[in-house]
Amino acid sequence: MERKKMLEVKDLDIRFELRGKILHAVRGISLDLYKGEVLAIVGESGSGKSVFTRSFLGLLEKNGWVAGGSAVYYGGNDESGVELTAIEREKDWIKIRGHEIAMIMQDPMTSLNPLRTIGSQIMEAILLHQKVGRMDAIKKTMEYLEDVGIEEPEKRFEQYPHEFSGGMRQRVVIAIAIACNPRILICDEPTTALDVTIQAQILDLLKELRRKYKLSVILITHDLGVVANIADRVAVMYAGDMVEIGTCEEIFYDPRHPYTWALLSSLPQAGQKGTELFSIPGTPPSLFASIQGDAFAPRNPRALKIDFVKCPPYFEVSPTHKAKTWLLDPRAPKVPLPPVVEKIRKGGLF
Ligand SMILES: Nc1ncnc2c1ncn2[C@@H]1O[C@H](COP(=O)(O)OP(=O)(O)OP(=O)(O)O)[C@@H](O)[C@H]1O
Repeated sequence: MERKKMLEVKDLDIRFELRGKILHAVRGISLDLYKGEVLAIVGESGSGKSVFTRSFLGLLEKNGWVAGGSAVYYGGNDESGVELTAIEREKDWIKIRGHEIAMIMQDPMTSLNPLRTIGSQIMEAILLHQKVGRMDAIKKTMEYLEDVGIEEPEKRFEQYPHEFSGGMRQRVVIAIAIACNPRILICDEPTTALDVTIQAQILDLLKELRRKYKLSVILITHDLGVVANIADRVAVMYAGDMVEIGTCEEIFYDPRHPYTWALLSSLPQAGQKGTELFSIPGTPPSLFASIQGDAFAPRNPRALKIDFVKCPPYFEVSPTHKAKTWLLDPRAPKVPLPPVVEKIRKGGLF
């Protein structure tokens, strides 16, 4: 069955002006999002994950702009799609933001009003985005609270954000996002501020809501470990570029880009007993300068000569899997897979 495309991004290029200099944050990324899937975007801090996705909501800061490419949203009533990069007026963004594409941030407090009860905040979203009256909105608020796993909704309705724990606040934020009735939910590091058991619960909740509301989810995280149980596909970003994309199985069991190997090797589960946790040596390149060759080459112990000279194209590994590395060129020397991949294949990591 043909999957419905919700978002089609082509060669997206995003820049910022900072003290008279240009920072090239997103360097020509193309990717599609399909109905009902969870697409994880992973990469170190600064790789451009947030900037890339915030551009779908018109939320780039004032010194940033889309310098090229396109992002077409196909989830709305208009079959021919909406070119998001062409939207200029705030009044047009309001039609998209929340209602078509909603976003959940890392810190729930930034999205909640501390002076209003959580019930009234969820209700406000319902009244704004759904054609229902007050009584129905109250009923629906209770349902959403139950949907996100908040017990005793009647009591919780009247409480303020400070009366909730961090995990419960994130559940409220998710309820508000769902109440806007979006087609796409972008979750930007939704569990980073939470402890590990709560993280797992929030991820389970997102999985459940994706099914119930037929949402397409973009999950942004710097932690590949988080995506193993929830993502259908994984895109790996490095220095403003997408270096590899594949199904979750392909990225974990058959990763091809040395940066993906490094990310996998730095998972806490990958550490051997008694050895230090592996951290990727070096730092990402400056995004102010133009990048020659493969941006990861200076940090890649297996880099080839050509990596420092010419940017690799994408090489297709399967119809769903491609990676931007010269190692996939038929002329490249065969390099052994890192031990972490062997370990994952033997079932020793998850
Ligand atoms: N308003 C801005 N002005 C200048 N540079 C910016 C601005 N916003 C983001 N950047 C830069 O764009 C690059 C990408 O940032 P982005 O926040 O998307 O990274 P990220 O991968 O989401 O990292 P993190 O996980 O830390 O949020 C970084 O180098 C960042 O410093």
